[in-house]
Amino acid sequence: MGKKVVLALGGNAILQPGQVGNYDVQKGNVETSAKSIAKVVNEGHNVVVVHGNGPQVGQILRQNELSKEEVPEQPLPVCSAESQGFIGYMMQESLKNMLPTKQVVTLLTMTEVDKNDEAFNHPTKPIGSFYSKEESIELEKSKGWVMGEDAGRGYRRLVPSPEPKSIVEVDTIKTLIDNGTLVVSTGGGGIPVVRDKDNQLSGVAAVIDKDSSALKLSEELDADVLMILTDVPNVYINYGKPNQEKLTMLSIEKAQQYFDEGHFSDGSMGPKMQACIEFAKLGKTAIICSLEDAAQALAGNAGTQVIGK
Ligand SMILES: Nc1ncnc2c1ncn2[C@@H]1O[C@H](COP(=O)(O)OP(=O)(O)O)[C@@H](O)[C@H]1O
Ligand SMILES: NC(=O)OP(=O)(O)O
Repeated sequence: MGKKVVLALGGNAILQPGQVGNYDVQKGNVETSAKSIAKVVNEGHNVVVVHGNGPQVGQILRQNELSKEEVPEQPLPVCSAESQGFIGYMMQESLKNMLPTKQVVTLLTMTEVDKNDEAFNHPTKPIGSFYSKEESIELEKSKGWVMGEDAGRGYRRLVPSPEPKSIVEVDTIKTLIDNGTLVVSTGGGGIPVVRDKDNQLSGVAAVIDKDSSALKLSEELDADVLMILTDVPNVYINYGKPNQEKLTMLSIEKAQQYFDEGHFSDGSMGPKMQACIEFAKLGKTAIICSLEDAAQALAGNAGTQVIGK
């Protein structure tokens, strides 16, 4: 029987560190990702694709800044919406070409956050290009950007990343997948919006972590599986050390123990494992695997699975 699967795609699926980001490169990466997604769909599963947008939203913001003498700059939530359209279009075109009989749509999605979320005072989410330490110090001085190191890969601009409270368009997503549509949604974690006392929504300057939003969406959709695709085939303990050990099946308790022991780095594997543990607490299965292994992992034959029952 087909499962309802929320499939979160890592940044590498669209743009890898070191790649500049011209359209052909990004489209090529998206085509590779779409092949794996199409395999899962062809196995009969109902799929919702969530993707990251860190590199793209940062570049859109920078484009705005560079051309502001001629064309007015747009705020960050608008840049997030643009990144959803940009990446969604690439996904939608690739997936439609591979699955011509399937309805494929990209849904512009807003994610509600709390305007009092502490994260607004402590930017942690890396976006845009990578810089050297010297460049990053200069950018902090000249532009007032908050900069930080990103998982040992260089320095990037940091923006606030509040926790997702709810996915505003979840009912529409439900209707679409119940009708067999392949949906690309909640891109870049969703456009962050806050609700005022009169129930009105408005965009805020932040970028939500897509793994956290994928978890929220999985909960709200009552998905069977949360699947996080990244650039490693498994999660490991003692990662990168001589005594590195591959993890295949984990109980919630074991996953939490390894988490508490610090085996999963902040800002990379940490939030992914956290999302998996939370999802497994619902009595379901969450998977982390490489892009290529998606279909196999769903059949229980690859990746790292956190089992909730
Ligand atoms: N314990 C671990 N097991 C596997 N990978 C880990 C671990 N800790 C950190 N990582 C790193 O996490 C990276 C994936 O996270 P990230 O780069 O944020 O992915 P994405 O951009 O795909 O969301 C891997 O490339 C790996 O370097
Ligand atoms: N929004 C988000 O989490 O993007 P990345 O996965 O590209 O960092």
